[in-house]
Amino acid sequence: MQLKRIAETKLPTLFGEFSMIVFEEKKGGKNHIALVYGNIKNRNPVLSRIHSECLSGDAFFSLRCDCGFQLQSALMKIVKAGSGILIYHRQEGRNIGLSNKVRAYALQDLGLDTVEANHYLGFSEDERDFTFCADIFKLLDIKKIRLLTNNPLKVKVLNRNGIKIIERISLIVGKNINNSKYLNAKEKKMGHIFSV
Ligand SMILES: Nc1nc2c(ncn2[C@@H]2O[C@H](COP(=O)(O)OP(=O)(O)OP(=O)(O)O)[C@@H](O)[C@H]2O)c(=O)[nH]1
Ligand SMILES: [Zn+2]
Repeated sequence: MQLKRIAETKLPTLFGEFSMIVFEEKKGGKNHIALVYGNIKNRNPVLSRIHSECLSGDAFFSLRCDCGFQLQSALMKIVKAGSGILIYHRQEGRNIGLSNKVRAYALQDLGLDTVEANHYLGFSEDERDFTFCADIFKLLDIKKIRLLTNNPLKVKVLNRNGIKIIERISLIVGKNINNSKYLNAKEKKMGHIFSV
């Protein structure tokens, strides 16, 4: 177990009242968050979303990606379902960090795609480690989930790490003229599924 549960509070939001639970990496001390809605113990498999941190999309309403739209949509779907979990996975920019993501954006403005830009900066296309998310589910005593995602890698890594994905549910929102090239590259090069 790479994480420990360290703090918890009620979090009323525009969409409903969640419990906000903070987890800390035992090595390095980085935080990840779970927003839990309703009674997750009574509902197995639990409707879940793993949202990777995206400051520009989550806080600044960026149209360069679909993150802000997905965050809002996932919270609304969880509330509508009556219970669920959103993990806020603090690995900004597919885990290259904010400054490098901004550099990658600048490279994309020069013609590289999102994968080429990561490679140009010396990173793999996706540096994220979803095993932290598997640990959060385990600490919440959840073993089976329905996962909102278009990314088959998340399904694979969680299944391999003891969390059974009973169903993958597409989360296709926020396509626009600014992110169409980015979303196309994710589909063609990273295997994301944009058909329901
Ligand atoms: N390195 C890099 N990271 C990006 C870029 N655009 C968005 N991100 C980051 O990508 C992460 C979101 O990943 P996505 O690929 O959109 O989606 P996903 O979480 O893999 O898959 P879904 O579950 O289908 O949303 C966030 O951490 C964003 O900060 C980019 O051009 N370069
Ligand atoms: Zn984003």
